Amino acid sequence: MTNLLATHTSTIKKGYVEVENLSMTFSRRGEAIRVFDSINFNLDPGEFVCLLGPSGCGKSTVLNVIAGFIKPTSGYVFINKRHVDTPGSDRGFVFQQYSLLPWKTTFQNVEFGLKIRGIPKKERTDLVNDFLERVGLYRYRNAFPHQLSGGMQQRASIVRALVNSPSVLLMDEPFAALDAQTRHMMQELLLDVWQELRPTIIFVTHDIDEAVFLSDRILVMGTNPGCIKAEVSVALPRPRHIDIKLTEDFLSLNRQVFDLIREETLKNMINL
Ligand SMILES: Nc1ncnc2c1ncn2[C@@H]1O[C@H](COP(=O)(O)OP(=O)(O)OP(=O)(O)O)[C@@H](O)[C@H]1O
Repeated sequence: MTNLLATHTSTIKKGYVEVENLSMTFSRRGEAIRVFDSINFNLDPGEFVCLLGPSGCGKSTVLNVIAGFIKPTSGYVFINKRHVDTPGSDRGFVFQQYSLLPWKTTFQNVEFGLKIRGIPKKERTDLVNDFLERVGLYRYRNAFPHQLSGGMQQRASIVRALVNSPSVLLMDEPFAALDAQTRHMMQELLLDVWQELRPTIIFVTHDIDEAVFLSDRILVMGTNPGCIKAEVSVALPRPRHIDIKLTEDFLSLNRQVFDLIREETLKNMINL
């Protein structure tokens, strides 16, 4: 790690996340739809937690509430003991859709938040270049998003969020649109960067294999209404390399989570 990134790392205040009694009801064509009810969980500073569950159980909605994009029907979110009810620079967000600004270069996209916060030009240039180098995008700093592959665009989206030193990084199926090979590479890259900077991460995914590979803990969600059905600790050693996916411990955790999800998915299909 370069000195600049090391200094930057030491300034990141890792987020302690508390989610208390969160419930959400949407109105659809005059009918009240209870999406989830009484969701409670905490994340320790620097922890990597995956939110996993069948389609429609409310994973993205929970993440959007933590981001402050929407307000829950009831319940609270606290980050480092501060109540969250609007978006804030203490949280970074990475979406499934590549959300880079198409008219800005890679460099300009990553620089954007720093510029808005009034970070001096020299400081932000050095920082952005360091981050781009770290994820192999320095050569592409002057390219526009349409000139980058999906994996490159997601790398740029991740560093764009991290460069602003968020306490919590919220990731909503960020690798779902990538091919399997690129997805594996991105998972390893994310773990490398997380290991260096250690922001708290909440990562939404459908993919059991991805959740077991990445996280310290998996919160398995149930449906109708959404709830936290089970919590699975992932005590696999770190740093993790893709080969860990072939170990007995990995496969047994995978199976445990698979059984939990299968039950919920079947329940969900019957209720459709
Ligand atoms: N703004 C909204 N208005 C009405 N209903 C909504 C709104 N946002 C989400 N929903 C509904 O809430 C439910 C949960 O949606 P959400 O996207 O959070 O689920 P999810 O678990 O992330 O699903 P997926 O894995 O398919 O992305 C869905 O039935 C969805 O249609």
